[in-house]
Amino acid sequence: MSKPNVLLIGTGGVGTIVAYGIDYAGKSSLSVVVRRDYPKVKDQGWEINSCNYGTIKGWKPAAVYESVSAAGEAGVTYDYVVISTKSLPDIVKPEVLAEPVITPGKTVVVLVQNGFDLGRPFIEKYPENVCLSGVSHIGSHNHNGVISHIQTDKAVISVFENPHLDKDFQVEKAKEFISLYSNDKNDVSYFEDTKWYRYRKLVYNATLNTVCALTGVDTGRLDLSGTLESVSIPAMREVVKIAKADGVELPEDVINTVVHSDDGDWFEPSMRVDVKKGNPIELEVILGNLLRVARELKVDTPVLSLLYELLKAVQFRLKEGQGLITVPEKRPISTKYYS
Ligand SMILES: NC(=O)C1=CN([C@@H]2O[C@H](COP(=O)(O)OP(=O)(O)OC[C@H]3O[C@@H](n4cnc5c(N)ncnc54)[C@H](OP(=O)(O)O)[C@@H]3O)[C@@H](O)[C@H]2O)C=CC1
Ligand SMILES: CC(C)(CO)C(=O)C(=O)O
Repeated sequence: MSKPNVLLIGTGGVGTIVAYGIDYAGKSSLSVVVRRDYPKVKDQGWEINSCNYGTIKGWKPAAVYESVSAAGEAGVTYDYVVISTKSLPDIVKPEVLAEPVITPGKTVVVLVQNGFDLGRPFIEKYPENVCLSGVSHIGSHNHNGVISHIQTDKAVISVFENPHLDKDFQVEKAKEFISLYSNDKNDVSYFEDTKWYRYRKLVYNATLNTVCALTGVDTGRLDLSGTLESVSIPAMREVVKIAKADGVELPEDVINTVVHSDDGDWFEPSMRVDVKKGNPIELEVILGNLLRVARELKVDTPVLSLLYELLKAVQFRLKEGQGLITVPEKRPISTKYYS
């Protein structure tokens, strides 16, 4: 029997380790889309320093494409498309990016990305396809084509429930994907309640990624400076409150567990790394979507809202730095009246 075709888009810190894990498991035929690092990877493969897999030099899967459209033109029907780019719908909508490689009614999409409510736009655009949620607890970054993987590859897979499809079929696809990705070095599991798990993850991402991105420190220094306690922890309480209003009860000790999850590491969350590299941040999927729900449910979020507004200015600067926004040479005069 032929192996299922898996295509992974977004070979950064997370995607490269996910791709390596899938290739190492050896149960699928793996292709990847590599953007900036394509010339290097095509010739020499990756250099990976991994807490799970050791030091690897020169690894690459059988098929490496320089764009999603090139992968779409390769004449392959993909059974699974794993998306592990940053989720930046304010720049490129992931569901549009993946269009050339999605076969309606066939391809299962797996979103290994942080954020909230990521499945909805995919199910709207691809109502006949299964869409899976992949929450990764890895710590892994790409520095000039070298992958530094320092926290074990633990991933939790669940279903972004598609009301047009049979639930059991969607769960079956989630379990099949887990079997393609699991190996003796990583920890990949199934979790039933997607919304619960995404809220649980936001307790970290909405409060530590954001504050580290704004302040320029890692989570250890955030703790030592006192800002963890004065800003991030009140923000965590707001996430717990929004979840509760949305019918999701997080465990009593969730804040304590999240705070201690990096104990012993001077850990830089991915949004902090993005700012350092001058890359746009996942502001809309991590805070924007969450605050939209808070507004709908009339939950007061003074800390998260302030973080969002401050990060909007950071995002503006990052987009301008990448040429995604241009401002006129002469500052326009505003006639708005403030009191
Ligand atoms: N890093 C971490 O430790 C963790 C990250 N996450 C989440 O995982 C997801 C991935 O994060 P991370 O690996 O850090 O991200 P990176 O920024 O390291 O990597 C993203 C990759 O996607 C590629 N990419 C972006 N757009 C395209 C495109 N149009 N076509 C092809 N490739 C593209 C980028 O290419 P290029 O190099 O050209 O920009 C880059 O290689 C995010 O949602 C993040 O929040 C979750 C847990 C931990
Ligand atoms: C906290 C972490 C590393 C996942 O465990 C993450 O989600 C991030 O850095 O964005």
